[in-house]
Amino acid sequence: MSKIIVFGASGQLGACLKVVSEKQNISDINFLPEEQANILDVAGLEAIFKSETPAYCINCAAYTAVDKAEDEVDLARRINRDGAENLATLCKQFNATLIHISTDFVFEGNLARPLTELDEARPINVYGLTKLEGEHAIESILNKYYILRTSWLYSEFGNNFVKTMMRLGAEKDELRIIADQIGTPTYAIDLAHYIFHIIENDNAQYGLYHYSNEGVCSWYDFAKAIFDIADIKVNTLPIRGVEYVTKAIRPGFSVMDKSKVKGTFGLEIPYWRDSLVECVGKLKSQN
Ligand SMILES: NC(=O)C1=CN([C@@H]2O[C@H](COP(=O)(O)OP(=O)(O)OC[C@H]3O[C@@H](n4cnc5c(N)ncnc54)[C@H](OP(=O)(O)O)[C@@H]3O)[C@@H](O)[C@H]2O)C=CC1
Ligand SMILES: Cc1cn([C@H]2C[C@H](O)[C@@H](COP(=O)(O)OP(=O)(O)O[C@H]3O[C@@H](C)C(=O)[C@@H](O)[C@H]3O)O2)c(=O)[nH]c1=O
Repeated sequence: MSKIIVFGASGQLGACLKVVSEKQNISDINFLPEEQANILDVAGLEAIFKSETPAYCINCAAYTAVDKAEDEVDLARRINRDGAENLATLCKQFNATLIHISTDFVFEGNLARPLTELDEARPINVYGLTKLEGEHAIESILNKYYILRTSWLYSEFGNNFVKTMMRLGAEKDELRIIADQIGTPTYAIDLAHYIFHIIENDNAQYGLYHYSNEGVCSWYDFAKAIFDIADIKVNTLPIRGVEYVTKAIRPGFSVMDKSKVKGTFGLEIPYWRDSLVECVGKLKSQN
């Protein structure tokens, strides 16, 4: 495999890419955490591109605090839009391919059918808006890019819904979980596998792709499955989104249609519950 640089390497997806690259014996890859590569530091990035001359850049760096973004618009925009723009500019200059990760939260969520790459993105929160602006920046600068929109990422690394539920489920007697926000959980290890699969099978079909695990559920279904698999006994109540007040509004329906990614790159995508069993097993074995 040709030389790859991973930006934002100490986040959840960065950690999963590391695990998978080690398993697959991918050696020509450099993982750069924020302290070594700040995607807002153009001069620093340029020096990295000059010395590394990567064939691929994977951008895992992002501002992902959905509620906090409502109050930190400028910071979210700098990281999610300007950071993506900086990497696209340098990829163009150094003839590298950019693999960038975006989100189902670019959608408003008012269509009750799986969303394709051609469906209009109309974000309803600051995080989604700044991620969409990042997509647009890349598309306007670069030809050689793969933007992968994914959803509801979780893994044994970083902060995510599965780890939150396992913690709260052990602490509380009762949890109230939103049942009218529908999407698809995605095991970040599966996404990491898919990213390397795309690089290995790069056929220059650049553009925007939707990738999540297979299947559909609500946050309530997801929480119930976590408690079931982890054998955690907690009373779980389904509630409506309006009953759970958060700073940011979340889309009601953000299931993504994966026909394009499957048609272009093949590789079977695991069903969300099967991957959840794998992740919960790993989390339980850590305790
Ligand atoms: N998590 C999810 O549920 C989903 C995530 N995504 C997208 O997937 C991608 C990966 O997400 P995930 O791994 O979960 O996110 P994380 O928040 O776990 O990781 C993001 C990483 O980016 C780093 N970072 C922030 N600012 C900069 C910067 N200026 N330069 C370099 N690095 C920086 C963060 O460092 P620090 O922690 O120090 O700030 C963090 O390590 C993101 O693009 C996200 O938008 C899409 C759908 C769902
Ligand atoms: C803790 C908790 C959350 N919830 C709800 C709130 C929210 O609608 C949903 C998920 O909450 P979280 O804050 O864990 O997840 P959130 O940060 O909204 O997750 C999103 O993150 C960004 C980065 C993405 O790109 C999205 O794809 C998506 O994964 O669960 C409950 O209903 N009950 C609870 O006890």
